[in-house]
Amino acid sequence: MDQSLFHLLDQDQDLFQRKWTLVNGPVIVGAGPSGLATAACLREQGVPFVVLERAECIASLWQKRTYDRLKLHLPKQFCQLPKLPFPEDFPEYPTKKQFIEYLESYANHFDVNPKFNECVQSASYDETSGFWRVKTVSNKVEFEYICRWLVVATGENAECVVPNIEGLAEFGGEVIHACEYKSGEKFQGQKVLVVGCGNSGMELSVDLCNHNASPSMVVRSSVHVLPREVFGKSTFEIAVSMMKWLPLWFVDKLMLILAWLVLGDTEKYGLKRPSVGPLELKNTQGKTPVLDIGALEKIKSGDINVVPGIKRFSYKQVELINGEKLDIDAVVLATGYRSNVPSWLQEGDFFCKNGFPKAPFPHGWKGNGGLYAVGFTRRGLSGAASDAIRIAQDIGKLWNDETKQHKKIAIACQRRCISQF
Ligand SMILES: Cc1cc2nc3c(=O)[nH]c(=O)nc-3n(C[C@H](O)[C@H](O)[C@H](O)COP(=O)(O)OP(=O)(O)OC[C@H]3O[C@@H](n4cnc5c(N)ncnc54)[C@H](O)[C@@H]3O)c2cc1C
Ligand SMILES: NC(=O)C1=CN([C@@H]2O[C@H](COP(=O)(O)OP(=O)(O)OC[C@H]3O[C@@H](n4cnc5c(N)ncnc54)[C@H](OP(=O)(O)O)[C@@H]3O)[C@@H](O)[C@H]2O)C=CC1
Ligand SMILES: O=C(O)C(=O)Cc1c[nH]c2ccccc12
Repeated sequence: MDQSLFHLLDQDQDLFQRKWTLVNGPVIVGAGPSGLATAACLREQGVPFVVLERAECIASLWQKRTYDRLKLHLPKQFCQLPKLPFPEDFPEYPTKKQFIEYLESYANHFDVNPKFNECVQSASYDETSGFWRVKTVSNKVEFEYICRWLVVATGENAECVVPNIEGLAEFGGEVIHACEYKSGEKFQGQKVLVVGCGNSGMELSVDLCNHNASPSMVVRSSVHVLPREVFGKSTFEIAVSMMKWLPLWFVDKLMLILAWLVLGDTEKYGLKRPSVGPLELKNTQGKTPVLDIGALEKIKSGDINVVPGIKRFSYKQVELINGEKLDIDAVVLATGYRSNVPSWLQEGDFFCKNGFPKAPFPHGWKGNGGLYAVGFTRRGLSGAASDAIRIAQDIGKLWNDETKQHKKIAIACQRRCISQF
C-alpha cells in the first residue's frame, strides 16, 4: 500500500467502522450525461474509475424529474456526448425517451456501471497524503472511497429551487415543483398558477392548455423569448455560426432583430426583455433564453394568462403585486434549480458558494489537488461534452505517469528482494 495512505488510516479510527475502497483512478460523482461522458472518455484511454450515483438509475434528472412532453430544445448535433453520435434515425430534436435510450446505450457501450443508490455526503482532500476521501451513504451503510482524483459531475440542476413565498403554506391546494410535473392530465378543468417563465414555466403552461387546464404564468421580472427556428433553421445553430465571425454583443443584437421579425413585440404581452442580450445573459448569469415551442402563440391568444409577481398566497387564492386577486386550484413552481456541491464538497478554493466553479469559462474544469468539474459551464450538453474530453485527457496523462512510476518501484523492489536471497 502507498505509504501516505497509512497516514490517512492512522488519523481516522472511523475508517475502520466504514467499508472503504482504495480506487485506482478517479471517482466521478454523478451518473448524468456529464459523469457518463467523462467515464466514457476515461474508458477509451484505459483509465479505471468509479462512478457514484445517488439515484437507482443513470441520468436521474431526465428519467425522474422531467415532464412527459419534454424534447431536447437544441438540435441533436449540440446534445450528443463524445465518441458516440446519436443514431441516424433520431429526429432533429430527440424526445426525452429517445435521449434516455441513447444514454443507456452509451453507458453500455463504454461499460460504465455506476454504483447506484450511493449519495455522496462529503468529499475532502488530505494535503499530507494527496488523496481524496469520498464518503457515501447507501441504505444507512456508510462507505468511503479513497482516490487521487475527484470529478464533480452532480450538475447545475441537482436540487429544485422552492421559494419561500408568503402564505404558501396556507394555500390549501396542490403545490408541486416543475420537477414533479409529468403531464397536465390531472389538472384538467383547473386554474393553475405557474410560477416562473423560463423554458420549464413556458412548456408546462403549453402542456396545461393542451389538457384543458387554464394556466396563469407569473413573470416577475423579464425574459428573452427567441423562436426555436427561423425559416426552418435552428436559432441556436445560427447564433453558433455567427459567433465564429462576429462579437457576442453583435450576435445578440441580430438575435433580437430576428426574434422581433418572427415573434413581434413580446413586451406587449407582459414579457419584458432583460436589458442584457440573450447570449450575454446566458454566459454571465446562466439564465437560459426561452426557445419558443408554442407558448407565445398561446399567450397571444389568451390561453396562457401572463401575470406579474406574487405578493402572497391565501386559501385557494393568490394576490399579485398589482393588487389583483386570482382564484386558483393548484400551483406549479417552475422556479428553477441549483447546484448542490457546497453541501458535500469540503473545499473553498475552486467552487463558489453558489456551487459553480469560481474561474470563468474556459478555466473552470480543473482545480488543485486532482479536483475536476464537468458540466458547470452553463453551456448545456455540448459544454459538458467538451469538459469531459479535457478532463479525461488530463487524468489519463497523470494516471499513466503514476502507473509507470509504480511499476518501476515494484520492479525495483522485486529486484532488491531477489538480490537479497
Ligand atoms: C428540463 C430540462 C431540459 C434540458 N434540456 C436541455 C437540452 O435540450 N439541451 C441541453 O444542452 N441541455 C439541456 N438541459 C440542461 C441539463 O443540465 C443537461 O441536459 C444535462 O442533464 C446536464 O447533465 P449533468 O450530468 O451535468 O447533470 P444531471 O443530468 O443533473 O446529472 C447529475 C447526476 O448527479 C447525481 N447526483 C447529484 N448529487 C449527488 C450526490 N451528492 N451523490 C451522488 N450523485 C449525485 C444526480 O442524481 C444526477 O443523476 C436541460 C435541463 C433541464 C432541467
Ligand atoms: N426543452 C428543453 O430543453 C428544456 C430545457 N430546460 C432547461 O432547464 C434549465 C432550468 O429551466 P427552468 O426550470 O425554466 O428554470 P430557470 O432558472 O430558467 O427559470 C426560473 C424562473 O422562475 C422564476 N422565479 C424564481 N423564483 C421566483 C419567485 N419567487 N417568484 C416568481 N418567479 C420566480 C425566475 O424569474 P427571475 O428571472 O425573475 O428570477 C425564472 O423565470 C434551463 O437551462 C432550461 O433551458 C427547461 C425546460 C425545457
Ligand atoms: O437548455 C439548456 O439549459 C441549455 O443550457 C442549452 C443551452 C446552452 N446554451 C444555450 C443558449 C441558448 C439557449 C439554450 C442553451
